[in-house]
Amino acid sequence: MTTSKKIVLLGHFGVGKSSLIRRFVENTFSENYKVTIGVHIFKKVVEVSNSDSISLIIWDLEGQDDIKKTRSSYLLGTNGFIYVFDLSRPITFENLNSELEFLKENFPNIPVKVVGNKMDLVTKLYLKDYSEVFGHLVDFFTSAKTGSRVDNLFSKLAKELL
Ligand SMILES: Nc1nc2c(ncn2[C@@H]2O[C@H](COP(=O)(O)OP(=O)(O)OP(=O)(O)O)[C@@H](O)[C@H]2O)c(=O)[nH]1
Repeated sequence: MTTSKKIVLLGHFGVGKSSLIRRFVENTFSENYKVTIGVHIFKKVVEVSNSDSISLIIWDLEGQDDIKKTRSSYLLGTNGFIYVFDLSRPITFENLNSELEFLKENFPNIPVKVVGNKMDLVTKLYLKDYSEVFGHLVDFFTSAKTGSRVDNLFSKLAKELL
C-alpha cells in the first residue's frame, strides 16, 4: 500500500534546505547557491516495509528568519516538518527555542525533526560543545555535501508518518 504525506522544510536563508532535498531525492550536491523563491515541490517514494511504501511530497520553502513570516497556506495539511539550521552560522539557531514553540503551539501532534546541517564545516570539538548545550533540541546533524545522515533523517520521519 502507498500513502502520500506532505513534508515541509523550514529554516533561515541558505541553511541547506534545497541541498538536503536534492541529496535525498537525486543524490546530488552543488556548491552554487540558488535562492528559493516561494516554494518548490519534490516527490520521492520510500519503502518502509515489504508491503508498505510512502510517497513523500516534499515542500522546499524560501528561507525565513522567522517562521511566523511563512505564508500559512504553504503549511496547510502538513504531516511532518523538518526545521533546518546551519551549524556554521549561529544566527540561524539563535531563536531555535521560540521557533519550535511556535510549531508546537500551532501544529500540535505534527512531528518536527530538527536538523543541524553543514556538519562538514565544523570541527568535532565544536559539535561536542554544541551538543552539550543544544543537543536535547536536535534530532540529526547532517551534511548535504557529504550526504551524512541525510537518508536517516528522511526515513526516520517517513516511518513516523506511517
Ligand atoms: N559545506 C556545505 N555547504 C552546504 C551544505 N548544504 C548546503 N550548502 C551550501 O549552502 C548554500 C545554500 O544552500 P541551499 O540548499 O540553497 O539553502 P536553502 O536553505 O535552500 O536556501 P534558501 O533558498 O535561501 O532558503 C549553497 O551554496 C550550498 O551549496 C552542507 O551540508 N555543507
